[in-house]
This record gives sequence, C-alpha cells and structure tokens, in this order.
Amino acid sequence: MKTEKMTIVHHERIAKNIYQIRLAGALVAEMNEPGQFVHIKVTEQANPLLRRPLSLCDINKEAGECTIIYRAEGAGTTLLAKKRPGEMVDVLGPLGNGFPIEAAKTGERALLVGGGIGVPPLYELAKQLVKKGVSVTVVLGFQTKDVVFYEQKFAEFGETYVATVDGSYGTKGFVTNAIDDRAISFDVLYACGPKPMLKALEQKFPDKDAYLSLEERMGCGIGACFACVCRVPNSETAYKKVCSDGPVFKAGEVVL
Ligand SMILES: Cc1cc2nc3c(=O)[nH]c(=O)nc-3n(C[C@H](O)[C@H](O)[C@H](O)COP(=O)(O)OP(=O)(O)OC[C@H]3O[C@@H](n4cnc5c(N)ncnc54)[C@H](O)[C@@H]3O)c2cc1C
Ligand code: FES
Repeated sequence: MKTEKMTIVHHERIAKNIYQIRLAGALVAEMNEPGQFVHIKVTEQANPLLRRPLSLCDINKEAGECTIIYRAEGAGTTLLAKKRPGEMVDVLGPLGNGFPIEAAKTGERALLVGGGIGVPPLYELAKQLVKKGVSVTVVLGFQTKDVVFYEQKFAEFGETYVATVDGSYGTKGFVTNAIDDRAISFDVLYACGPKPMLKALEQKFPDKDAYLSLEERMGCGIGACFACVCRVPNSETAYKKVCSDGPVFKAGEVVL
C-alpha cells in the first residue's frame, strides 16, 4: 500500500452527478484485483480531512492508467468533480481484498449484479472473468434513467440488463425483479451495492457461491480506526473490518 500524487488525464460527467476520472501514475502497477479500492484525498486543504474510498473500475497497466467512476454528492466528491485534467490527486492504495476471480472456473457462468455506485468495480471484474473464459451476465440497478451509466460498456462482455426503481428505463423495480424476469441461471454470483440489495441477493440465492462487496462508511481505510466494522453471524463480539478484511466478503461471512 502506497500513496502517490496521480495525474488526472481525463475527467468527464457521464450521467447526472456521475463522473468518470482517469488517473495516471506508478501506483497502477500495484493494482490487480477487481473490487479493490483507492482512498483519495480530494483537496490539499485541511477540510475535508478524510479521504474518500472509491473502487477501481478499470485498470490499464499498459497505459499506466486507472479509471474510477463516482457520484458527486457530499462535500468531498463535489470538490473532486471540480478538478481538471493536468491536476494531481493524492491517492492511497490499492486497498482491501477484491472479488475472487478463481471462484468462477473457465466455462462457467457468473452473474454480476451492481446497484448505483456499486456498479463501477464490476467492470474490471467482468473484463478479467471474460479474459479467463467465464461467461458473464450483468444486471445493473439504478434509481432512474438519468443516472444509468456503462450499460453499453458491460454489453461488450455479456448480456446486460438494467432495472430502475421508478421504471423510467429497463425493468421497473430492483435488480431482483430483472433477474426474475429473465430467469437468469449462473454458477457464481458477484455483487456490489447498498446493503438492502446485497441482503436481498443473499436471501434469494442461499445455496449459491456468492461474493458481496460492501460500501461501508470509512475513516482511515487501512484497518486502524474501526469506523467500518460489521458484525459476524452468531457472535456478539466478533467483527470484521470492511476496509481491510473486505470490502468483498463471501455471502454469510458478515451480517448485512
Ligand atoms: C470500498 C468502497 C468503495 C466505494 N466505491 C465507490 C465508487 O466506486 N464510486 C462511488 O461513487 N462511491 C463509492 N463508494 C462510496 C463513496 O466512498 C462515498 O459515496 C463517498 O465517500 C462519499 O463522500 P462525499 O464527499 O460525497 O460525502 P460526505 O457526506 O462529505 O462524506 C462524509 C464522510 O462519510 C464517508 N462516506 C459517506 N458516504 C459513504 C459511503 N456510501 N461509503 C463510504 N464512505 C462514505 C466519506 O468517505 C467521508 O469520510 C465506495 C465506498 C467504499 C467503502
Ligand atoms: S476505515 Fe478505519 S478501520 Fe476501516
């Protein structure tokens, strides 16, 4: 784990309040696992003090660049959205344990399910699975049509379906509605998104090999502050840290 001032080589808005940023630097050589994240200091000023955890969406080792997609919402991400190509950002990472590619064997089918800002890490995951010879089906859930992104990019890897809560695009409802509509079958499930979505998937597929990435609120990002702990089933005292034990957990490993 290292820090580096990485250079912004590209920065654009790709949907309502959703930005894609491409960063260049030596740190890219350390980035391997889909589902890992970086911790970004969005300003040189004291405020906001805390870094923001953002997932690796695409790792391009040849170009020495990585892509991150984020929603500009609170103080930190709104500041980040104002940065221009040529400026630098202080990046700590890569952090955490990502999705296990080895869980899906060549010739098997993986179902990738993303909700909102949980969609980005699934892109690098889809890329690496397809490269290994795993077939992928992708289901993406969003609140509304305005915030849908990367549908076409995922479609390059496999069948891709979108659900929106308000029904303005794709299946009306949740990702689980889209899965039911298409009667999708699969061997391994990988998902990232809000806890209610992950819980619904865990309950829907209790017997499947499933890996879930949590987006818990974070402080340090490196296991030192306990801001991100979550409980372990059947214990009052045991816990896991999302930043250093996760963010990806096997289904059932932590209480959602
Ligand atoms: C492992 C991981 C990967 C993530 N990947 C992405 C991604 O690829 N794209 C994306 O848009 N978002 C991602 N998130 C969520 C993102 O970190 C928060 O949306 C962001 O930190 C909010 O910062 P803010 O400045 O907009 O909000 P503020 O309200 O200013 O944030 C205040 C504090 O709360 C923390 N915080 C607030 N919401 C969250 C949240 N949902 N998760 C974690 N910390 C939060 C902030 O980091 C900050 O320390 C990820 C979160 C985690 C834990
Ligand atoms: S964010 Fe500090 S321990 Fe996880």
